[in-house]
Amino acid sequence: MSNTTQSKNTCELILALDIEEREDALALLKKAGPELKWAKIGLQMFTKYGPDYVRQIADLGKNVFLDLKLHDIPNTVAKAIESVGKLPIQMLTIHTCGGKEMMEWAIKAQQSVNPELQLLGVTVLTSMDQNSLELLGIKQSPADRVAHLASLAKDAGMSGLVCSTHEVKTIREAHGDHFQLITPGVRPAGAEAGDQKRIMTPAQAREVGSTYIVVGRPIYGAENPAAAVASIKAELEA
Ligand SMILES: O=C(O)c1cc(=O)[nH]c(=O)n1[C@@H]1O[C@H](COP(=O)(O)O)[C@@H](O)[C@H]1O
Repeated sequence: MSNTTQSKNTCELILALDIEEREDALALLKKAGPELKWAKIGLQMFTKYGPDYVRQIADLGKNVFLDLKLHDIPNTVAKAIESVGKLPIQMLTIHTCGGKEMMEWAIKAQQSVNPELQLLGVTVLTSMDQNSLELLGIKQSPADRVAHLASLAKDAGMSGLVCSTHEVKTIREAHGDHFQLITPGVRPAGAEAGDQKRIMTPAQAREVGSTYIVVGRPIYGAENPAAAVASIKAELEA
């Protein structure tokens, strides 16, 4: 058995800050305390508050995952990475379905601007299932599609992926520890799934071999978000 499937993988929590107001997000991060090491800034807050907000979160001592899911022609993606790569961020997303050439240009830009930055290739969104793929004219199952995109990403030189917890085992079997695997679509037992379709609990995510889990609504929508963070961290460390 590969060591990636043992129950004692380390798996870290990333809090998705998909929150309307910057002040509320900052207050939440302060309440969550130093045991929360990672915050994800996505399209909602980046389009509203921009680069200064990224610096503000980094100044709080958090590692920043900037989730822009870049997907365009290779030159445009590379130029965007040269621009945001100068920010104090540790992770940045691009879409693997932008293709091999786009990923290669993205890596080249990342290497030139910020060699420490972890580029992550988004595979099949966790809000999608077999039916969503069929509507796009894609005949593969989500698992086969993710496996295909993972191999393409590896060929392009990528070392990090965003996928659902359901595909982690297959990716680990095919590629060992090559990829950092970041898995959204994680729900503590009893929490609302919302628009997420391929989900697991934090403990299950760690067990299958996720490197990081991304959790948003079950934390910032909780009555006591700091307690929700503590409870998910405890589940990951049990
Ligand atoms: O790239 C991502 O982070 C991402 C990829 C994916 O396939 N699914 C997905 O939900 N996400 C992000 O993960 C977060 C999940 O938030 P919650 O569903 O509220 O826990 C959101 O910020 C999404 O943008």
